[in-house]
This record gives sequence, C-alpha cells and structure tokens, in this order.
Amino acid sequence: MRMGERMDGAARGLPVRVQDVYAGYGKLEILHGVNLYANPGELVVIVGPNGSGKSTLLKTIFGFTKIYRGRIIVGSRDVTRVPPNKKPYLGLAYVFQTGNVFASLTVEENLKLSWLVFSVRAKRGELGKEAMRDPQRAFRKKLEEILEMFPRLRERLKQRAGTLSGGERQMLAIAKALLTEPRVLLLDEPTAALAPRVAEEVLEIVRKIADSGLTVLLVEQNAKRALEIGDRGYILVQGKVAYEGTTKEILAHPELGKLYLGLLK
Ligand SMILES: Nc1ncnc2c1ncn2[C@@H]1O[C@H](COP(=O)(O)OP(=O)(O)OP(=O)(O)O)[C@@H](O)[C@H]1O
Repeated sequence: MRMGERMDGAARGLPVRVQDVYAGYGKLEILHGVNLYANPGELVVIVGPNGSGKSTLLKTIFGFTKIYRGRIIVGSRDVTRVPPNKKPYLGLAYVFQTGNVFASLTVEENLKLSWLVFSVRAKRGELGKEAMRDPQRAFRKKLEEILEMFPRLRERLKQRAGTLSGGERQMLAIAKALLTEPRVLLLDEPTAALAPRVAEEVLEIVRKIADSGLTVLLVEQNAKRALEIGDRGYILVQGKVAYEGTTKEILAHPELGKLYLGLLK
C-alpha cells in the first residue's frame, strides 16, 4: 500500500474549484475574478510577484478573507461561506507561513492536538469503517504512518517544538495537518527562511503527499523549484490569473519566467 492510502480504497483527495472569486480585506479588494481548479493527486503551484495575492488566495479558500463575489467548491460542496474554524472538519488543512506549532508543547503534544479533528471525522464515518469503529486505534496508526514519513520528528517526540530547527518545525506543521486526514492541503510558503537543502527536503515531502492522492495547493517564493516539482501552475499578477498551464509549459515559455517570476533563461 502506498503512503497515506486508505485501507478501504476510498478516494483521498477532493477537487477544489475557485469560480470567479473577488475577495479581499474589508473594502480592499485584492483578488479580482480568480478562477482555479485542483484535482485529487495534483500538486498545483501558485507563483507570482510579491504582493500579487498568492497568500490571499489560499486564505480565501480557507475562509479568512471577505468574499464579495464568486464561489468556492470543494468536492460537491459549496464552502464559500463556511468559516475557517469549520473547514478542518470538512477535510481542509491549512499550513500557515508561521505560527502553526505551539512552541511550549512537545512535538508529541503538538501532534496529538490533531486528535480533535480526526476523532470527529472518524466518528462521522469519513475516514473509513475501521476508523469509525475504533478512532483511537486509527489515530495511533495514522501517527505511526506519519512518523515513518518524518523520522526526524520521531527522534524528537519529547522535545519542545520551540527548540526545533526551522525545517523541523515546518515538518511538524505539515505532520499536524496530515494527522487530521485532510482531503485538501493548502501550503503557504512552507520553505520560507529554510536553508536550500532543507527546503528541498520539504518540497519532496509535499510531492509525496500529492502522489498519495491528496489535492495540494502550494504557494511558493522559489518559483522555479516549485514549478519543477508541481503538476500545474497559476501565475498570479495583481490579483488576477495572468497565466495557467502545466508547470512544464510555464517553465518552457520564452517570456513568462522573465516577465513575472524573475527567472532568467
Ligand atoms: N490582513 C490584511 N489586510 C489588508 N491588506 C492585506 C492583508 N494581508 C495582505 N494584504 C494585502 O494584500 C495584498 C496581497 O498580499 P498577499 O500576501 O496575498 O500577496 P503574496 O502574493 O502572497 O505576496 P508575497 O509573495 O510577498 O508573500 C498586498 O498588497 C498586501 O498588503
């Protein structure tokens, strides 16, 4: 069985559809009619200049901004008006740029915080029959699976999260998110401020997560590397999609990289 695959073979990811969305903060409109889709098993990267609205787009999908027009559909459900605190229970997980872990708690305690969301979803029957029968056992199993994926965290279970390196902290944030058994994972610059080698390790994990069947949306500063590992990409410029296509197309395009991403050929 592949990493993260479900015993009962149920589909892991849910499709995400952002349809003609206008959103922002208070009266300040940042996104002006954005359309985007992401399918299960896909790693969709969102790149673009600073301040173009990449983070705002993820925040909007999760419900942190004001949506003036348009719809956001996850699976068959319209989640446009679902507040952020309810999103994890619908199978969405969001890893922020910072502040995902509690510094004064140990790695293990941080991971166990995901039990709340996991148990609710398990009892509802969303995580398969086994998990519905015995949520605690299923959670322990999931935790074991995640620690296999992040051996560095296993070595540091009793260590306070505040003493982890930047890379380890980011891995803990992703691990916590995965422990809620999400169908859709939103990642906002998970490699920010990481040394290149560690950033690479994190990106490889992100690729594996998408390969396990989840729908993954990734905002990245390092456009080139993100496009190299992603399936499809969106270039956001001033709150609008300036280009969408396969990452191969974007990387091979003679102008796009130079125009929007600061990439020199
Ligand atoms: N909470 C907020 N209130 C008001 N304006 C905000 C808020 N957060 C972001 N903005 C503004 O929204 C615009 C888009 O910001 P956003 O963080 O989405 O861009 P980004 O593409 O992710 O940028 P970067 O690559 O620099 O992280 C910016 O002009 C920013 O100042």
